[in-house]
Amino acid sequence: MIGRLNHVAIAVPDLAAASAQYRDALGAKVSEPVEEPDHGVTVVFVELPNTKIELLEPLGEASPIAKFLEKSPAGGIHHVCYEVDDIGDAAARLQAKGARVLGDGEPKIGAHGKPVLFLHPKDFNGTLIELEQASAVMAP
Ligand SMILES: CC[C@@H](C(=O)O)C(=O)SCCNC(=O)CCNC(=O)[C@H](O)C(C)(C)COP(=O)(O)OP(=O)(O)OC[C@H]1O[C@@H](n2cnc3c(N)ncnc32)[C@H](O)[C@@H]1OP(=O)(O)O
Ligand SMILES: [Co+2]
Repeated sequence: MIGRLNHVAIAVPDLAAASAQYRDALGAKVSEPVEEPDHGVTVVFVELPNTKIELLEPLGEASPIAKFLEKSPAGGIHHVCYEVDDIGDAAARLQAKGARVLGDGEPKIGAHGKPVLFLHPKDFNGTLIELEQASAVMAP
């Protein structure tokens, strides 16, 4: 069901410093920061030849990455994002197998303008999984 690895996300305490490090020390192509208030994060994408790294900084008081950074103040790998063809079908199949879809269970529009949802890390080997639909258009 899952397809390409879309991105690996790293939560960071200082997005400007992390962006500069990826650009200047690692020589990567780094985007400008974008605020995502619906997701409680500010995001920078690092483009690699085969995938992307998503650098995340908390935005607002209810950021879903705040507790993570309290536990790991230096930052750390926060989630992996896999592409799926049909996010509604993927969610239904996973829920039927007992996996917890986070939030209200409905996809939100993610950083690439496509539907995304998250699966509880306790159901997937301690790893938070984001699913992103490969196409921006939701199935009826
Ligand atoms: C920019 C948009 C989008 C994109 O398009 O790419 C994004 O990527 S947005 C990214 C941020 N959004 C999210 O993370 C949404 C989903 N996350 C959540 O709903 C919550 O963060 C959570 C995963 C349910 C965690 O809840 P929280 O209240 O923050 O923490 P807890 O301490 O209660 O966590 C419970 C339990 O799970 C462990 N945990 C938490 N986060 C992670 C993680 N990222 N990876 C692995 N494990 C995680 C946490 O340690 C707790 O375990 P115990 O201590 O053993 O109970
Ligand atoms: Co993400």
